[in-house]
Amino acid sequence: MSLGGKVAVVTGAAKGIGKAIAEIFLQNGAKVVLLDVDEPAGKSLKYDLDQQFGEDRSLFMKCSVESDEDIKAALQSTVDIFGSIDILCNNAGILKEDDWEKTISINLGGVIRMTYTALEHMNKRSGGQGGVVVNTSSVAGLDPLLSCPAYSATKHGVVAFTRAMAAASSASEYGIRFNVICPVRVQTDFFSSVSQNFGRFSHLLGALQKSSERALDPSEVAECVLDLVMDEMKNGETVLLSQSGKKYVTFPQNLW
Ligand SMILES: NC(=O)C1=CN([C@@H]2O[C@H](COP(=O)(O)OP(=O)(O)OC[C@H]3O[C@@H](n4cnc5c(N)ncnc54)[C@H](O)[C@@H]3O)[C@@H](O)[C@H]2O)C=CC1
Ligand SMILES: CC/C=C\CC(=O)/C=C/C=C\C=C\C=C\[C@@H](O)[C@@H](O)C/C=C\CCC(=O)O
Repeated sequence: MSLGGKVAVVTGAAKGIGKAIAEIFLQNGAKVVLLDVDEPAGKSLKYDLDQQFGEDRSLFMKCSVESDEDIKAALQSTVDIFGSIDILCNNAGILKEDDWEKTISINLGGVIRMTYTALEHMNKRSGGQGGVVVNTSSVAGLDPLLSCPAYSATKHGVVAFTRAMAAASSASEYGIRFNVICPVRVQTDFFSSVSQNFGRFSHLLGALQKSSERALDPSEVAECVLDLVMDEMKNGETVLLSQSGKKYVTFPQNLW
């Protein structure tokens, strides 16, 4: 898929990995809709992107992935202004073990809410043009981290939801591909403050292995997302992204 003229929606786009995804899409010719709850950071990013790429290439809208109302309004505005939704990156996420219900609501509920509403615009069976969805899970979505059980559960959920949607889309001819990336630690504000967010498991802070390995740069995650968007053969893929590169994860088949 060439990105020229395509329209991408990115959640949690104001900073960190979402910002890097937005930038790489713009560099490759797409129009990008930046969605985030952090309005000052989102507006500031939009200003910077306007200087680099021009005002007509991006939009910022304040949108919480916890709110059906916000999501419906943001996606309708996207279609009204840019004409379509071709790419969706469900990237927004938090880690707050003390507020596990909010962690579930954003990390897993947000992915499901956004996807189902975006499908109303993208699904070929309801008049859309198809496209591709890439979700941000984590290595914790494949191998649970002992210091954050609720976060790990949400990220396992994102992997399962993506794989099931990929299969459902193929079987139902939605014309939409679904893939998921699972990065190890990435150098963002999220990771810098993560040690304060383990709640009742904060005593396990030092128990994780491989702490000496470098954190990834957000741009490395964005490059992986770009590959999954552009390669039309990729559907239902789960990609583990670590310091040694990317690895396509395989799962047991035919268990039921
Ligand atoms: N940084 C890391 O080490 C890793 C992060 N991840 C995942 O990558 C994703 C992005 O993380 P980072 O860029 O590191 O975090 P970040 O904290 O730098 O950026 C996350 C963005 O999401 C936004 N956000 C939070 N709640 C929201 C909501 N309800 N609706 C819309 N936007 C909301 C924030 O305002 C922020 O701009 C998350 O899903 C995270 O779980 C996965 C693996 C490693
Ligand atoms: C613990 C991170 C939780 C979630 C982020 C995520 O989705 C994936 C993280 C992947 C790897 C985590 C590695 C953890 C390494 C250990 O060093 C921890 O003890 C780090 C804890 C806080 C780090 C603060 C910092 O490095 O600045």
